[in-house]
Amino acid sequence: MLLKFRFSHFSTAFSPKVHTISAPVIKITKFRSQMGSSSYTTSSGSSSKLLFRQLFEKESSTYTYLLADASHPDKPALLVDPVDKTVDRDLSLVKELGLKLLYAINTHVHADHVTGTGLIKSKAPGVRSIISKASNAKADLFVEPGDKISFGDLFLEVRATPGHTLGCVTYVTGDGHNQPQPRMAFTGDALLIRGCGRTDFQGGSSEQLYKSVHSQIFTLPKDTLLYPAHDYKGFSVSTVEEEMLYNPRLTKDEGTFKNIMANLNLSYPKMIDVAVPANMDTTHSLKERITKAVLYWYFTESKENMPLKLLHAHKHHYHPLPIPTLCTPTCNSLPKFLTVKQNNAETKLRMPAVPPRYHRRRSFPASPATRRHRAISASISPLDLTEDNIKQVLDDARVELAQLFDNSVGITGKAELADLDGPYVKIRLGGKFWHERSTVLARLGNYLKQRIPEILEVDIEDEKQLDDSPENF
Ligand SMILES: N[C@@H](CCC(=O)N[C@@H](CSS)C(=O)NCC(=O)O)C(=O)O
Repeated sequence: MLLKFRFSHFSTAFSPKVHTISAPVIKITKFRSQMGSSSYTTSSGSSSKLLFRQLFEKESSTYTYLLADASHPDKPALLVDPVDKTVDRDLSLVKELGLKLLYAINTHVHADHVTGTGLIKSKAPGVRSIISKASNAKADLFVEPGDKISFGDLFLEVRATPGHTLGCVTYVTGDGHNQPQPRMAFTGDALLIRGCGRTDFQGGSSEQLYKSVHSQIFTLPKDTLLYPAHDYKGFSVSTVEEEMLYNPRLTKDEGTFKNIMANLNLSYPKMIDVAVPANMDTTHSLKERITKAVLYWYFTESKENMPLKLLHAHKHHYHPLPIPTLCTPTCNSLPKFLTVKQNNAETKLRMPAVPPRYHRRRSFPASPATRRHRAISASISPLDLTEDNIKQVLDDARVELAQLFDNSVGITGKAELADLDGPYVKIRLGGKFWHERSTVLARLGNYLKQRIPEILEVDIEDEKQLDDSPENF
């Protein structure tokens, strides 16, 4: 096979590769086409240069792919199917290569490992997670068939390849003179080398998978390089031509294929009970979600609002298995460990350090008004962390925390959302308050965190706004 780009090999067991072609790129813009599908694109240069790495996570035999436009001054990059356990390795590589990571992309809701996209977002703010709209998972950006995800002058085209799961997609490098030749397809679990993804859970369908592979992958040019999300046999890359000739499942007629798939007799992935609910949210790490859930439980002190319930809120609607149960901590202080039970096996998760101020607040007995307010809040379902929900909760606060805003005595105080950065919220205070502004901020902070458990910190936009002097009224 003739490749137009340079290959260089690392001395690792799974030989990551570098492909290089040439081209400069300019600025990233996002637009929606008239068809209603979204495109994340850049303006075009004259020639492009792809930097490519194939990386491996050995416990789940998962491949992660790093792609970047090496010609652009910013070297914009994306990661396909990162794993939480290898996020530090991947981010170090991004740093060492001087890349600007834009997107962390999933081909689907994985069942055998926890995606690294949430963890990447917490370690590299500004990176946006992407998954297909059909997956029903939570992400920063959603893609649909035909969408393009651009990084510099290069792009990936989105093809729907359901069958392993309902929302599976294959990302294919662009078709054009500035794009890598041969093309490259990141097939997720739809097509594995000399195999394919199983179809026995998560909305899987062997009929659908057969159609997906034949119509969306086998119709690509024969020399298209195929990069799957897993390999269990030591393969790293294949081509459309090879799989059309030698794939032991997909070269058969549809009836035989369905029969093969119905008789695979594979055991369920060990991590499925943790991975599927966790991967339904590609924007937060599992640790972040459990921490916030426990903090929420701890501060509302309500048996009805245990972490277990919050994990349930993210349950995949067609996931047929029981999701993990959390052993509720019974001690009076925050637990150092949480035990997650799955299939009778217990996993101990170390809780991240909790900021000391949480402990401090906890030691003050709540006033009757606060207790009443907590009871009201606890009976309301927790909200997702979005700008609109924060604005809604700030509006609700005017009613529920009425004494802070009582305008019958000429109190004109206003609290607005100033900024939202991941789990960190900044509030703008203006006008005259009945209480000290530091008290207003603390009370609003508590209220926001109770209603939106994913919020980690609420702070003031500008320290000057905490000054109670008349100039601020
Ligand atoms: N033993 C592994 C899971 C292996 C497995 O089921 N792999 C999936 C992709 S990850 S959900 C699959 O589709 N395999 C197809 C095949 O033919 O092997 C574990 O316990 O995690």
